[in-house]
Amino acid sequence: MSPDADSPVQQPAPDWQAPEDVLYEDIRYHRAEGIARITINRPEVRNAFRPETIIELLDAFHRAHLDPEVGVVILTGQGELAFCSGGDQRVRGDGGYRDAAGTEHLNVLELQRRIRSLPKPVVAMVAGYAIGGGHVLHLVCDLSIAADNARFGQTGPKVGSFDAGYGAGLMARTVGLKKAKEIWFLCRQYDAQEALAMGLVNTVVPLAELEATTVDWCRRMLQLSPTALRCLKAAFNADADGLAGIQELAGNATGLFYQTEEAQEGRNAFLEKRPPDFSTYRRRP
Ligand SMILES: CC(C)(COP(=O)(O)OP(=O)(O)OC[C@H]1O[C@@H](n2cnc3c(N)ncnc32)[C@H](O)[C@@H]1OP(=O)(O)O)[C@@H](O)C(=O)NCCC(=O)NCCSC(=O)c1cc(O)c2ccccc2c1O
Repeated sequence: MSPDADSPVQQPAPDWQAPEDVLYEDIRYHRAEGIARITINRPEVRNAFRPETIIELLDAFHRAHLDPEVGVVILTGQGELAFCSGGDQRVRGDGGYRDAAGTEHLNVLELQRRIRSLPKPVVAMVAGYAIGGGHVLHLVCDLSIAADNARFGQTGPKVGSFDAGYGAGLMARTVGLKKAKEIWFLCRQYDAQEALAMGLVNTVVPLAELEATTVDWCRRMLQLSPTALRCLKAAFNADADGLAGIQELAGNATGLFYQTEEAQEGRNAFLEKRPPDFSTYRRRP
């Protein structure tokens, strides 16, 4: 496919398939053409998440991470009314969100880290509300594509909550410190055009074109070097993620080094019980 040949709506829609061995209750998992599409499927509560939703999302992202056929991941919400409305307040206990066994979690924080450390681009496809913890979820995705009906905002201080991790720090890096403070201190909602103007989303499209545009962006990324995208993602995250970010970037360097004869000489020498011979490998300027 030539990237600029056709507008996205003219391209055929992907033939989404749900793998038969994947059984989730709160989410849906589909694959097509190297794209994994993960959908929060709780439209009756505007796709609010409970601990079990997050456990399924963690599993789905891990699945997409390990699948060599998958190069890009889409995160979205079921229906046109919401991407995600954050933590399900009905199961909020006194120390976190209660699962069926009564254990209280803030496990969305683990999901945020998983999305950032996934070595493939993750695209948030946002229709309707991205609010509270759901707003932070789109924020931690690499790209956000918004439908023209999308609405964004934080509600924490209104409902007795706050996300002082990525929710505050990454927000400030994304939209600037003053705007980030406004978002949290006023708990306003912003429409898609306002979100675009402050750099919170990459583009805004008519709702009817949301999926076609998102798939088009994914197809374009799938044509590019996966290693380059992987290293760039780690590089963009490295400073904000401290040593964990440097670890991610450094892991990519180690992975690439392992693919060289020089590294393999070290392994082979050990297995062959002889001293390694690195003399043929140049010290490059
Ligand atoms: C999202 C809305 C703006 C949508 O408004 P709208 O008018 O379209 O729809 P309704 O309000 O009538 O909602 C329909 C239906 O859904 C229920 N619902 C919506 N959101 C939630 C929710 N988050 N939890 C439970 N239920 C929800 C709603 O009650 C209606 O049900 P009915 O039975 O009455 O029909 C609006 O709904 C809204 O503002 N929702 C709440 C948004 C919110 O405050 N979210 C929580 C923020 S806190 C958070 O998400 C959070 C989670 C974490 O895990 C954290 C972890 C660590 C740190 C911080 C965290 C954190 O802040």
